[in-house]
Amino acid sequence: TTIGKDLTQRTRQLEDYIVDPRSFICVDSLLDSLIALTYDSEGLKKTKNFDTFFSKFNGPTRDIRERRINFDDFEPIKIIGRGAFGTVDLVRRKTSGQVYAMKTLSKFEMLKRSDSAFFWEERNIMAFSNSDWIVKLHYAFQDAKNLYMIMDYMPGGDLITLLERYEISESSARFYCAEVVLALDAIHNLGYIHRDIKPDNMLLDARGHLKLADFGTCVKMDKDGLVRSDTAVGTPDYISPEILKSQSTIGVYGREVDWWSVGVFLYEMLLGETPFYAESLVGTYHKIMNHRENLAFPEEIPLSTEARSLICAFLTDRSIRLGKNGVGEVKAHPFFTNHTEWTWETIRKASVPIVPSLASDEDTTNFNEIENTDGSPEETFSVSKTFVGNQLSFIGFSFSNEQQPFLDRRSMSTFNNLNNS
Ligand SMILES: CN(C)[C@H]1CCc2nc(NC(=O)c3cccc([C@H]4CCCN4C(=O)Nc4cccc(C#N)c4)c3)sc2C1
Repeated sequence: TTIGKDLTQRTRQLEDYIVDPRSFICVDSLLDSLIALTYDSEGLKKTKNFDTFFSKFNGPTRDIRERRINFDDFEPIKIIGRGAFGTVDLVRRKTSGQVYAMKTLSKFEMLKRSDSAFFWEERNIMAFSNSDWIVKLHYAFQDAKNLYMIMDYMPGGDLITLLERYEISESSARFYCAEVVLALDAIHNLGYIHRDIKPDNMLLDARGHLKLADFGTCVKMDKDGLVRSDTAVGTPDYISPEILKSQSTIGVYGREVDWWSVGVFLYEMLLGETPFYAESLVGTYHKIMNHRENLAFPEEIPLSTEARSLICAFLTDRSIRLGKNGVGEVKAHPFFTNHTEWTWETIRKASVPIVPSLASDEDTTNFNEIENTDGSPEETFSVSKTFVGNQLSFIGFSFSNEQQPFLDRRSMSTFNNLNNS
């Protein structure tokens, strides 16, 4: 507590919070708050309190918006992906010429479906993981309508597109599966379960090495490594039986749900389709719930005993699923140990199965074409008569890893104090 602490120390503690990018009262969060208030009070000019606030702060917050990194700093080049609440576009930063992937999430869609909390894990994992296996977040910013994430562009494209275009040999499958195992271990070591591991979320950089992207379904494990959740997440084909069950009851599960999805991914790479594919959603659910009877291997496709053994070790009941006792037992499986091309420590420097062919830094040929929406007019917030606080859920989202200016000035001041002391 601050009892008895003198004001200088209390001010120093406050400064520490304000310059820490992980703190909810960091500079970016405080600036978000003022801007959110001006957005939310814009429609309330009839009410004196809001009118006074708006007329006082609209100018200053416009100055803030213009000086922070924002949408106009980037030139859109091409849409490269689409998700439930928005798109990902290849963009180029005007000042540096550097290309990035920019994800746009619609605030209106999120508020309409009261689904405006999932993006925090994605933002924090990509901003702070500092891992080669995870797509890096360079900036996050927002305006009245959208959230924006400026991330690494991955010109090698996603593995779904790669699987559509190439036959995958067992040694190539071993390489990609191994890189997924290491990427997943990085996520688990950060304390998260991914819950939607699938080739759509596996992207290749310019050298052909893998990174995970799209962390909207990630959830923090509790102290005993478990998650209690009733929301069924994930894509049917890759979803584990225990998550399916959690739809009806409050499910309790651990990181082993992700190892199940790795089994589905490995099966798909080697056998050309997912193991529990069915025409209908409910058909797939049924096959997954009865996976003991439904897991089959087409006779005509050659498959090594090690590959088959690893797939069966993942696509089994969670109580005996490989990976339950940690990533070590996955790495030690014969499918990974009987070869010489790479070691677990050197794989990210090893040669890759497919080197992406890139004509320029804005080459998007390794992504499938995305049809533009029919230009359906974007729905927007109705101007409300009362303060509904639409913007409150998004305060603290903005992030810039160039927080330095504030830090430097502060540490410089400390430095000067030291000098004068
Ligand atoms: C139901 N609730 C609880 C939530 C569960 C989780 C969740 N995730 C969402 N997510 C989205 O709405 C969304 C928007 C754009 C792209 C993408 C992905 C899917 C297609 C590609 N993509 C993606 O993130 N690509 C990406 C990412 C990073 C770098 C590069 C590159 N190069 C590309 C997802 S909406 C939503 C609802």
